Amino acid sequence: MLAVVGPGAVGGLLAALLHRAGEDVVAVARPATAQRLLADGLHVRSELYGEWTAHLPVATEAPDGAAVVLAVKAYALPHVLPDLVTARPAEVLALLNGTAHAETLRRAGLPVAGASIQVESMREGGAVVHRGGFCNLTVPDDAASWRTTRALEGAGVAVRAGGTETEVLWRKYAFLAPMALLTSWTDAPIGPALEREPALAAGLVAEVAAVATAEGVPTEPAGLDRALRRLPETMRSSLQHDVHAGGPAEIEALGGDLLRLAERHGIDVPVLARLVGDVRGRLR
Ligand SMILES: NC(=O)C1=CN([C@@H]2O[C@H](COP(=O)(O)OP(=O)(O)OC[C@H]3O[C@@H](n4cnc5c(N)ncnc54)[C@H](OP(=O)(O)O)[C@@H]3O)[C@@H](O)[C@H]2O)C=CC1
Ligand SMILES: CC(C)(CO)C(=O)C(=O)O
Repeated sequence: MLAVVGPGAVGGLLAALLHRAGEDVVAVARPATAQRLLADGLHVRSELYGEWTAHLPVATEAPDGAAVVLAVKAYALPHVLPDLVTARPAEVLALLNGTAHAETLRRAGLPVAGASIQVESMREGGAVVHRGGFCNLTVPDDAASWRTTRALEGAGVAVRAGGTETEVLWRKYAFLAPMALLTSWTDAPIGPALEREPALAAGLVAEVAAVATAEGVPTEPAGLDRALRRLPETMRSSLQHDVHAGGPAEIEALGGDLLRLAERHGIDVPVLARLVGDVRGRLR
């Protein structure tokens, strides 16, 4: 059986797609969300997949031996970890942004693959709203034939294998961290943020590229800069959304962890330290 732990913006979309594709899937949610999903179903509005309500099985604990798609926010990981360990899952395909979670899950004895998902999904008024017309999943090569991977592909997600887990996670992280930190710090979409703070943006991509490279994924600042400038100008990040709302937010996964890695590698990161410090301050 498949289980989607954390049926929020990303997990909810994937759980509904898996259910619509005829998979034996359960949404594993906290009690209030579980009750709501049982009563109303999981309503999805997607530019890519259409609009429907999935009346899928719901539980508050992962079933024993399930193949798990994990889609909680990074700050929720300590809360769901004990239950996940108890469930002895066959596999855990982790879709969280960041890099540190994969090691945390592995240290807990879980058979994990850290994957990255490119999607723009939000929970709005009880529904999952998926914008942008894309839903791309990159998994490590050794998870390409996993049950979860194949089921998601069969359900309509664009899946590709992208090398080692470190490469898969860092390729997204090196680009997402500057994007998320700049938009959150300026509280502006990426276009205006880059225009307003060119020096900060340049410093930030240089620092993040240096940390990514030290972690074994050679990364050029110019490549990160180009990737940021190719984004739609109006694009915002989920970190920005959560910081704007006063938290909780994934600032440790998207900034704090980078600071810790920079320190470990002896890399000077004044811009990163300033942005992370300011954003942490707003969340206190
Ligand atoms: N949204 C997006 O477009 C993208 C998000 N991501 C990443 O995917 C991951 C999931 O993000 P997203 O789907 O947006 O997050 P959401 O907040 O929308 O969903 C998280 C889900 O985890 C559940 N959860 C379980 N336990 C806890 C707990 N103890 N505390 C808080 N939540 C808990 C939430 O429960 P409840 O329903 O009770 O709140 C919710 O169902 C993040 O790492 C994010 O960075 C990656 C790409 C794009
Ligand atoms: C930038 C985006 C929407 C890309 O998938 C994302 O992952 C996030 O904001 O957390």
